Amino acid sequence: MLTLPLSLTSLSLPQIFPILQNPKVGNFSLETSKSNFKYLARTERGIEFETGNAFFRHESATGRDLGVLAASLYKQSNGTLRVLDAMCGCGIRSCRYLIEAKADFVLANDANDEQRRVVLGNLKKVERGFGDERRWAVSHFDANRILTECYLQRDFFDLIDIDSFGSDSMFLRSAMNALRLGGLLYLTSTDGYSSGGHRPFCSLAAYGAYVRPLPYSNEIGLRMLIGGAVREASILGYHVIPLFSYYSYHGPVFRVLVQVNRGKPREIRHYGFIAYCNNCGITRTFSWNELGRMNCSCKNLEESSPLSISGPLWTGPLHSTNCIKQMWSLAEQWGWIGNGAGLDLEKLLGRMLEESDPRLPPGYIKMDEMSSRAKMNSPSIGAMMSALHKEGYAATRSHISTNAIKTDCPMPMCIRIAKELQGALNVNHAN
Ligand SMILES: C[S@@+](CC[C@H](N)C(=O)[O-])C[C@H]1O[C@@H](n2cnc3c(N)ncnc32)[C@H](O)[C@@H]1O
Repeated sequence: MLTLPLSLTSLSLPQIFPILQNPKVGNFSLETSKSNFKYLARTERGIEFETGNAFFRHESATGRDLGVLAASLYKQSNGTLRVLDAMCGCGIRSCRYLIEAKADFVLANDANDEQRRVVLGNLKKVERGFGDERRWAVSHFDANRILTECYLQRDFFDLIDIDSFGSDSMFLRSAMNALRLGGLLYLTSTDGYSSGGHRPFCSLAAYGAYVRPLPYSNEIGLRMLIGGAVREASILGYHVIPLFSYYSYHGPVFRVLVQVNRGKPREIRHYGFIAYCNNCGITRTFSWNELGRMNCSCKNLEESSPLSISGPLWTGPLHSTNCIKQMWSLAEQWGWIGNGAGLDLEKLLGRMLEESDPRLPPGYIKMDEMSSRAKMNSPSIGAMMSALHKEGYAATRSHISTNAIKTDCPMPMCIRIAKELQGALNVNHAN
């Protein structure tokens, strides 16, 4: 067997790549708390995890639960779960994969070895809780290096977690190579600049997408991330299916979980261009072959080139309905939601479920954009959604923007409906 050049770790190869058949883990949930910027996680059994100098946003805790739920579902349906936490920080997520998702093995890696004591300390507590020493290993390599070494050793993982600062596109290829086919790639980016559209050459360099400013730029950030994975997978002869996508204002953080499968995508209908007409506010998607004919049919064009075109990026559903439903029922089973518990998570999963409606096109309509175009006060979101439903349109709230509606109703129609609502309101007041 080849030996890794372990310059930064004292672990030998068998310690790094153990395979455990029957790990014994308890069944308990993790609750988190934060005090004085020191983040502690405490299990029901009283195991407390240290965060060292890592900074955890309490507000992002809900989003962090998503990966654990999906990992556990993978384990339940595949019977195995080997995780490579490529940028583990203080290792708390590795611990959660072991404890909550019942991973068979987690390799916790981080290029920075200054946190080694904290990572080891945290993982040792998991070990102490379950009396099993060989379910994890810690290493300190550059993520691309450890991923490439794993691939060269044919040591594949079921879930690879890339939780980088900024863009994670440079790790996509090595991660896909080290992933078991059908495995899960959990990608996190904090690159809010590229999705904002003000640096199109950054998004081009990172994700191969030329992104322009759009009213729903945070959703574009998720679509850019998935699109980058689609492109990279395609190069390697694979295709990806997005299972969930999550944006959090705190960071900002863009997270997507994709499943990577063998075979090039059979169709490219969900990889293309998004065009937003600044004149009428209509969003359309275009495929490669329609690119030359892109235009907006809106009347009274005031600007010479009103279309903002971004892409190529993912234009399909942001979540798999089936996956979100399963995550929901698992969260319920674990007592994370339901009976007044985990309201934030429940609300998030509920919104994601609604957003997974395949009728919904990319983007969302912000209520303030609509009211400023209509030159009127905005109706309430609830009233607007009921009116859209009555007219047969799909309409849901967006988990990304609180004051926005995702709908297949074009902006001019939304304005007409909002004006009718306003008219009805005025008549009622007059009476
Ligand atoms: C956002 S933090 C990870 C947080 C962690 N996943 C958690 O949930 O606690 C990003 C981490 O990536 C590490 N890192 C940055 N560049 C890296 C690289 N090229 N290879 C491996 N680790 C890297 C940093 O040291 C940092 O700990």
